[in-house]
Amino acid sequence: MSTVSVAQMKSWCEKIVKGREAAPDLTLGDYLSAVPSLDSLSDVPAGTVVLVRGDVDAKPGASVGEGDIRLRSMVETLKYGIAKGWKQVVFGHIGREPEKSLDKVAKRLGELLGQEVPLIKDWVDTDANEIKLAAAEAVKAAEPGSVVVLENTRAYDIERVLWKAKVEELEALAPKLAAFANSIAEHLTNVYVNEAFSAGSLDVSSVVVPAVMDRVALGKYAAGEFNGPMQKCLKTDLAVFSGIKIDKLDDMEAMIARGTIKQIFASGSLAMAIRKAIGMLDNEPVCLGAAEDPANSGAPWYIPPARVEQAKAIVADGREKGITFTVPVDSVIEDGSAKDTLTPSDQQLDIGPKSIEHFHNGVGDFIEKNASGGAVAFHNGVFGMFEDPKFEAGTKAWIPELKRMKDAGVEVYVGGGEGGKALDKYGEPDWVTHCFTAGGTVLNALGSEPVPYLVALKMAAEK
Ligand SMILES: Nc1ncnc2c1ncn2[C@@H]1O[C@H](COP(=O)(O)OP(=O)(O)OP(=O)(O)O)[C@@H](O)[C@H]1O
Ligand SMILES: O=C(O)[C@H](O)COP(=O)(O)O
Repeated sequence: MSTVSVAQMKSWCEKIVKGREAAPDLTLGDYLSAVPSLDSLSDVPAGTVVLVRGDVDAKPGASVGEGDIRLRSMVETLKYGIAKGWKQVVFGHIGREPEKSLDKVAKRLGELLGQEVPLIKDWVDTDANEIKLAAAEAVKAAEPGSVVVLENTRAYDIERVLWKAKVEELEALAPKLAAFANSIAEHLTNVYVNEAFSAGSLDVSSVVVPAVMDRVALGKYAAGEFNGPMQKCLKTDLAVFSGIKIDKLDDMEAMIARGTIKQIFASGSLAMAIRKAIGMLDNEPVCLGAAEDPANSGAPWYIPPARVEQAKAIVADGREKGITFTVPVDSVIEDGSAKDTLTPSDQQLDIGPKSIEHFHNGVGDFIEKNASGGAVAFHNGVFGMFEDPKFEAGTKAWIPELKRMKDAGVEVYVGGGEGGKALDKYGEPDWVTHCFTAGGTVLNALGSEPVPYLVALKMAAEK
């Protein structure tokens, strides 16, 4: 059995926390070729306990097929393990709140696998940060070919300690993390599979536990997504960035640097930075309203001056490369009215009718120039606060544009998360070529930072 020392754990976590700084030159392909496939575990004998970091952040509805797409994504891998006679222990998070339970997830997994999937509720001793022996005994007692689920990893503080950790804090965290990982290796197993495509946060179950595993592998679904549709998106011609998270500009920059993008559509709140930048470059000043008032610097929709500067550099560089930028030309504000020009107190919550038409024309232009050549379009995010009917019009009008592109011969890919929810709400699955089950992971894979769990799996494989 492997164990990890406190010093080794500290150094491991440093590499995880520093993310891309640690290996700025590596591409997604470098990670994928370093991470073993599930088939590499074919010699693992029946009866072995195998830990599966699962994509269990799901809301199963009344019947199979409802709200369980992420659970269905795990079935091939779990059936492989069942056929091998492994005792598979699925663990992972649901939502962000510690109180959430995986009880419905375990039940639905049971329905999908055609066998009972028990949930082990209480499995971490939070004083020692170790596996509870009763939980480990329950796993050991399970029959070969069984699947059990451990309760929500985020029920325990240890799962979340790296989320916001600074490198200076790792010295203090390393002993706890080493104790936790070593107790998993000692009492559960040292064989680990990651089949949690969407789990892109610095969760300990995704990025720390592999430090103490002797054998690791990427699950069949996750590997298929990275090696299939993601490869198409790496060569996208049109990238649509929308939503509220302004750090998506970093991903836009990285995607442009890859050299295939011809057109960028930016919408939603984050497009305000690009809109302002274009105004500055073209000497047509644009007011962003409340989004540029430093009094709102704590709001998720605040656009800091540094992001406008970044947007200016992106647009200037993009124009030199011949990339066209399509951005909103009007906004819907708090009272539901549309305005071409914001006043300093207005908050943008959706794009207006003129912008809807502008994006419609932009799609027409893209189709005319590209569709015959089998072009690729990638869409991320939403165009406004679409959960509120007052601010849904932009997103609702956009989703059919995805269908229009696909019908014209464009391959259309949608990053999951909110963009996927909007496709669900306003469209049909076959309106696009492929919709990912993850938002953040897809942007990481395509954008500026590596996927944290791929970093961890690569390090584990190379130990
Ligand atoms: N003006 C706005 N424009 C866009 N989204 C907004 C706006 N105001 C609030 N939001 C909210 O922000 C969320 C979308 O943000 P964003 O797309 O960045 O999230 P996300 O979870 O990262 O999605 P994805 O996973 O698709 O990237 C939605 O809940 C949306 O309602
Ligand atoms: O819903 C998701 O995108 C995944 O479960 C990741 O969730 P997180 O952003 O809370 O880590």
